[in-house]
Amino acid sequence: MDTNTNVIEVTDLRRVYGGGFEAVRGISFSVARGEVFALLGTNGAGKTSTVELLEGLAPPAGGRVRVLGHDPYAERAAVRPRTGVMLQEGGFPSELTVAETARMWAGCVSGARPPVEALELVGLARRSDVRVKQLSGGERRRLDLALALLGRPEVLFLDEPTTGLDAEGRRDTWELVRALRDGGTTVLLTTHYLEEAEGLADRLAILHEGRIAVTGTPAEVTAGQPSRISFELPQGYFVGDLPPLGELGVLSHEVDGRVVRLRTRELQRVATEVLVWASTAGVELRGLDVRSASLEEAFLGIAAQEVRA
Ligand SMILES: Nc1ncnc2c1ncn2[C@@H]1O[C@H](COP(=O)(O)OP(=O)(O)OP(=O)(O)O)[C@@H](O)[C@H]1O
Repeated sequence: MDTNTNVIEVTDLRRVYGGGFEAVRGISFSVARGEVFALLGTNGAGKTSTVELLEGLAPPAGGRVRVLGHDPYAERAAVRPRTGVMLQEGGFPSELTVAETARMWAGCVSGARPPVEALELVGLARRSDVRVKQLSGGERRRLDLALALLGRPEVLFLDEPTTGLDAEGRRDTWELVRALRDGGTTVLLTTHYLEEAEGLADRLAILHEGRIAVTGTPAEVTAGQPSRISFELPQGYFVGDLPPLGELGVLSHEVDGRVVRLRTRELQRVATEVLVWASTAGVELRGLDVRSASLEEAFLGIAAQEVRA
């Protein structure tokens, strides 16, 4: 039975590799039906290790995973037909054409959608007669995705779905994921592209060294972060000539040659004061750059902990 609204439930999950290395160190999260959930993290943070446990490719060393109410490893037969998996490396026979690969795969899936429909969804139909070995890296990722969609999955696991895709291919994939989500598919994806998570995910978690460092909606995760303003000081001016930064609500500042960088939670006020100052002084602030708090800021803050450690 899966009357649960949570399609994925992960509780205190652990993964330990041979040799004793603990890659996933007690993480918990849930994903509701029809949600897109993104796992972010630095290289080696444990994203793939986690997704493989959700896909039932290995048993956890501790904790619990449930997908559609079942243990994906012990009850693989109940879970696998209802999920679609796009691995980081698909590894198809390279002599087959795109269409042959999709047909072969469809033969292994009960209730599969017509192969040509899956290829159309990912924009590969016009490349049907091309051999897999002749596809570009981005086209292979699209083929991976087409195969994951063949079984009309209720849950889709996408491990770095847009790595190797050009900007257009990435946008097409985002559109497709949104359309699938709107049709009720639950999507769990890993990505290195922060704008992908920001634009696509309903909720996300940033993993760091096997643990969840922060989780929430993109807005919640960025809310705690400061905004940034940077500009070049005009010739003959020094940072001490600016209005008193502390009184303006500047959290910290750094000066790099002539470039000044400010961090603040009061973006509008600080930007206004700096511009009024420049206008009054009759100077131009070259390279002026004003940025709202972003996921990038949150991510860099978490990654920096590693450097400090
Ligand atoms: N088969 C394995 N045996 C031992 N250690 C492994 C194995 N697979 C992964 N690891 C280690 O586990 C940690 C997490 O790896 P994982 O691939 O899950 O990270 P990731 O977040 O997906 O990284 P990336 O962003 O680089 O894909 C890394 O330190 C990695 O070296």
